[in-house]
Amino acid sequence: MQCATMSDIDSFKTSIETFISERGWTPTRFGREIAGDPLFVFDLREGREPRSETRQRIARAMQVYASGEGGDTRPLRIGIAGLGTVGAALIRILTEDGDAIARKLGRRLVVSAVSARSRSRDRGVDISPFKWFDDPVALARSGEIDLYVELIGGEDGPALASVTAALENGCPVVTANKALLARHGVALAAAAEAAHAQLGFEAAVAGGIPVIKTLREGLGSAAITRVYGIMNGTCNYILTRMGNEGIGFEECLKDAQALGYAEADPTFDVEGFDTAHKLAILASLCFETEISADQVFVEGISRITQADIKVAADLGYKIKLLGMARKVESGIEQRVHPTLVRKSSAIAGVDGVLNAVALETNHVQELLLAGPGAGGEATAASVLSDILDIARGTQVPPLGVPSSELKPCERAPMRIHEGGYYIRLNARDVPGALAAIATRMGEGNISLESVIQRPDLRASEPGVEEETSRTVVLITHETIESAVREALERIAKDGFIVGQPQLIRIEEF
Ligand SMILES: NC(=O)C1=CN([C@@H]2O[C@H](COP(=O)(O)OP(=O)(O)OC[C@H]3O[C@@H](n4cnc5c(N)ncnc54)[C@H](O)[C@@H]3O)[C@@H](O)[C@H]2O)C=CC1
Ligand SMILES: N[C@@H](CC=O)C(=O)O
Repeated sequence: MQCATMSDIDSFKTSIETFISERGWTPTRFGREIAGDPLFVFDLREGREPRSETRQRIARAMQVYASGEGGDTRPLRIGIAGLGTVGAALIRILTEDGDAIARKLGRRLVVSAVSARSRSRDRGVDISPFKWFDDPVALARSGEIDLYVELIGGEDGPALASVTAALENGCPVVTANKALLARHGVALAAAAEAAHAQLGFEAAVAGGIPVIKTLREGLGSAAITRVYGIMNGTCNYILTRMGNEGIGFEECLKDAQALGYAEADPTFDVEGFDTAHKLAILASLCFETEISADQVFVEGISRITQADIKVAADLGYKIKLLGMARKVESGIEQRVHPTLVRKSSAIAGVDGVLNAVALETNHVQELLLAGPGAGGEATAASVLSDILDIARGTQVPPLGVPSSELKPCERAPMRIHEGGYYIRLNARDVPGALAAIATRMGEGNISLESVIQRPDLRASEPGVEEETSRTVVLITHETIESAVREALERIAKDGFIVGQPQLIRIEEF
């Protein structure tokens, strides 16, 4: 450990006295705006020696203030609503990293008020120093904070009311709430612009991956041609464990919930809506269009069985829930569905709770960002990155361009989508069944890359007791979605199959 010499402390004191007298400040003002503690100068005069990191931070804050480069140096008072997985992790990080953050930033981040449903619940963090609000709207409107952080969740209700109240009050907002943004993002961006208040939502898409900042600020004028990726940690965790360990869907989901990955209502995760919310936000930033989550074609992973995962693996594929958006002639194609990807592709290597977002652009070709997509700490780290930007005074339109410039999002119909398909059917074990299936495919001009027959794979699924059929898996060459759907309808009418066919799209990356 290095000890401070008298001359270190003396020169530190002298620099503070000079700073104060040059500006005609009081010691209290210096304490409040530069040191983050109104009594700092008095304590120093009484001989309380600050630690070397504290001296470095204050010296940096004086330098930043004097140069005018950092604008405000007063402590930033933060109000946090929602103290669950993400809120509690944020308080932990702000407490543990407070000095390091202040040194980087030249000002302190101070949690001054909080709101949640229960005041007494044990969250592993001490919330007693913070002012308590039962009502997040009252906290957002209080005028006692410089930044409102919404970590409640839900597309309407207290999340929407409190974020709206904060922005109306000119108070900047940070939120991790993709459901809220997918539905009200354009209106909230407009409200933020009108109030000259920032709206940060880095944590809303792909947890700890800085994809919003990359799109909004990092890529400059590059035009994005396609965005795709794994955007839900819960689904990726479930599919990975089902594949690696042969565990059932329900058990994997329970573990994802226990780890804090899943939404309060996990249907949002497993039915693909959470990915659709995130994709719609990304598509808006990529293509300068309004956020249109209800234009996204959505299929979740709840119908994916061990049989699909095993057959796909035998054929050299993994199943991933992907979100994909691109501009096509008829509008913006936005789709979320389970997808077969080659085991050798980069996206197939993204396992567990990891997410990955690929951006295809005209200038930098393809960029692949990967990292933890869910969980308290990773998400809170993204919330913190927005807080730091706001504390530095960074000004950007929330959706990359002023909200008045966003164009309507025209939906490209899924029936004209072209690609390869994995089709799993349970064909009756009778002569002519396979030939009838092949005929219907031929009639639809669907060319088959491979046909595999297995004993009834459903026999291993819960609820299927007797072996009544044989499993047939067809892999098609590139074909049009409407042709595949029509062929499947005809096959069902022919009466040669039992149960619902399984259809999974294939993507080559
Ligand atoms: N958990 C994760 O990995 C990630 C979560 N998010 C988003 O972050 C937000 C928070 O997620 P979690 O922390 O996981 O949720 P959570 O369910 O663990 O916590 C929600 C918190 O909100 C509080 N709350 C609920 N209703 C309230 C009300 N009326 N007034 C005040 N407080 C209220 C609850 O008491 C709880 O403290 C959600 O929007 C979620 O989608 C985003 C990325 C990752
Ligand atoms: N439930 C979400 C949380 C992060 O957005 C997920 O699993 O990805």
